[in-house]
Parts: sequence; structure tokens; C-alpha cells
Amino acid sequence: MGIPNKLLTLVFIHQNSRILLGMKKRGFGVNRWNGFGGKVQAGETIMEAAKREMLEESCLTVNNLTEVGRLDFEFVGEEQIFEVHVFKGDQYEGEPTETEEMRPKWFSVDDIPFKEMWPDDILWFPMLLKDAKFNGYFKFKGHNDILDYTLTEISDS
Ligand SMILES: Cc1cc(-c2ccco2)c2oc(N)nc2c1
Repeated sequence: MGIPNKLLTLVFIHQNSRILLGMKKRGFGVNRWNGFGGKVQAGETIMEAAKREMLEESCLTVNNLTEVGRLDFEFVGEEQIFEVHVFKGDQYEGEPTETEEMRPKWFSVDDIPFKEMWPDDILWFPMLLKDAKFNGYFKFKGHNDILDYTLTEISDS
């Protein structure tokens, strides 16, 4: 059974050829572009957490989030697995707004700043962008090196 996984969310808004990313200004993953998200609190669903964190971090209300992937991250030497649920939507209300946590910016899907993102992203972003569902497992040494990984696309058909 081991200790329970740490539940986290990642939310992306993907509209045609552009995707909204946020530059993390403090804390875990600082100075990297990423989706919006964070921890799942007791008493809320993972979907509720995803919407809450999106609103807190970008001031956007996303209406049509769907879960598109699940990524498990292990850090060598640490017992707890990070279980990240990845969501995507394309309809939102509000304006992308910088907060204490995140600086939002639209990127062309042809110009994703992978060098300023977590190293796993370049591996699963193609699946995220083509609406495939995916499951991944990444073993990290520190925050920059992936020792090994598995990544599976789950085609709906
Ligand atoms: C190890 C790790 C963690 C996260 C994370 C933290 C909170 C939400 O996601 C990542 O996000 C991405 N894109 N790669 C990631 C690697």
C-alpha cells in the first residue's frame, strides 16, 4: 500500500493553434512554463480542484475541462509519488491575468518553449495537442534529469 500519492492537477487551454501556459513565479516548478494547477484539497474532486486552481492562478473560469491524461512522477530518494491529472479545455470566461503564482501567456502550438519547461513535457505534449489520452510514469533525479519513463497513448477508438 505504501503512502498515498500526492494528487495534483494541470490545466491547459488549447484553442486551435494557440495554448495558454503560465510562468511559475514561486514555489515548486518555479521559472518554468507549465499548465495551471496544484494540489487537490480534502473534500474536493480532482475536477473541482482543477477549476479552482485555474481560477486562483489565472483568474479564468474554464467551462469544458476534460481529463486527457495522468502522469505519475517519482523522485529518486523520495517516497511519495506525484499523481498529476492533466485537463484540457477551450472555452473560458475572464481574461488571463498575472497572479502571485503565475504569469500567463499564449503560445503558438508550433512554438512551445520546451527549453523553459519540465523535461517530460516535450514527450507528451504531442499527445496533449492531438486530443489523445495518455498515461505516463517518469522517474526524476532532481528536477532536471529523467532516469527512465513509460508513456502510453490511449486511443479512444
Ligand atoms: C515532477 C513534475 C511535476 C509537475 C507538476 C507539479 C504540479 C503540477 O505538475 C510537472 O508538470 C509538468 N509539466 N511536468 C512535471 C514534472
